[in-house]
Amino acid sequence: IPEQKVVLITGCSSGIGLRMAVMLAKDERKRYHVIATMRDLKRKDKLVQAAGDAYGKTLSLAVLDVCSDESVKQCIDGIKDRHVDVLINNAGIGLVGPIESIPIEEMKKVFETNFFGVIRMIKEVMPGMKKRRGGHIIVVSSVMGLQAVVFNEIYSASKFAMEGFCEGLAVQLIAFNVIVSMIEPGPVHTEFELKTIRDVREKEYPGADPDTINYFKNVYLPGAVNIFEAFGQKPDDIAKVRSRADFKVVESSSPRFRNLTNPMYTPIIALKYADETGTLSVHAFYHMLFNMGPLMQVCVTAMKFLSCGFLRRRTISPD
Ligand SMILES: NC(=O)C1=CN([C@@H]2O[C@H](COP(=O)(O)OP(=O)(O)OC[C@H]3O[C@@H](n4cnc5c(N)ncnc54)[C@H](OP(=O)(O)O)[C@@H]3O)[C@@H](O)[C@H]2O)C=CC1
Ligand SMILES: CC1=C(/C=C/C(C)=C/C=C/C(C)=C/C=O)C(C)(C)CCC1
Repeated sequence: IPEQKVVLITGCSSGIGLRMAVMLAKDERKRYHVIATMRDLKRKDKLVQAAGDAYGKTLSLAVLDVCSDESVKQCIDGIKDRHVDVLINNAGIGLVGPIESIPIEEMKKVFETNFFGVIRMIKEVMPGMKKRRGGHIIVVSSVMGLQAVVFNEIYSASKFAMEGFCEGLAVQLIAFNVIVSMIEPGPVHTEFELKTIRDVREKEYPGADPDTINYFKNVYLPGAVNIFEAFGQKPDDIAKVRSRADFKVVESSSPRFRNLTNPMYTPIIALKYADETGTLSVHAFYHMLFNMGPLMQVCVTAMKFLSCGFLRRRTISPD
């Protein structure tokens, strides 16, 4: 369909990328042709199943590893006229733990994926957009790209780097009618949560001292689990996040540059800009971690209790 927009999304084997691909491919007005990419097509089944009838019609699959120049080039070369209207940079990996026990190579992999991976995509797709005087580049960043979280220093730094890069690019591209916008999720229940919270609990942390390991495992991790339980969103909430004038980020012709998905983070970001020295944020985070962790546990338990009571009441008296 000629007026259909070509949308290319990275990292569609699970989580946010998968839900974005499905949502756009199932658009009622069939406004999008989605090229859902992943580095290993053996992991396509969940997406294909969720896409249902749209698969093979408004959704096609392609292999793409954002860490490989060759793979990125091959994928874009395979697209008719190399024409991409909307590029959604979603692929990303997390990394948590004491830095003493993380090899530099592992840290570089995070930058290679979250930072250079996005730049690799943009370098390949942007020239066409500039030439056509139109396009939209979306980056799934994170609230950790705006405010770092303890023990997530490397991941946060990779997202900060992306934020800085995009601030510059957004200005440059206005003259070419190309939009740059960022999506800034807080915690989201995806495989990311399993990899960065559930799977790290039993890991060993060689090279880190016992106090740091205790601080990571017994103060940070329980706090992070609570934050996910209390404020975690679903990948669909991120795919559907609204920007200006009630349009979704992807469908808006003038989206906001930054789009937070979780209002719980608005005060945390505001705090950062309220005190340009940064001291307030550093101390507030320290206080939240050590003093509010136990309080948060009480709140989460209370919330669970209340919601169970509510559900029970609804089941007994459906009106
Ligand atoms: N979940 C959360 O709490 C939050 C996530 N985010 C961001 O959202 C984005 C999506 O993450 P989410 O859906 O949560 O996590 P998932 O782990 O569920 O999905 C990440 C996706 O990225 C893919 N990926 C990883 N490395 C590469 C690569 N080199 N080339 C291509 N694809 C790759 C994974 O593919 P494979 O299956 O092959 O590993 C997977 O499809 C990330 O950028 C993340 O930083 C931001 C804020 C919060
Ligand atoms: C807010 C907050 C915490 C944790 C936040 C977390 C865990 C956020 C996760 C965000 C994610 C996963 C973003 C992905 O990109 C602490 C340090 C426990 C206590 C202090 C307040």
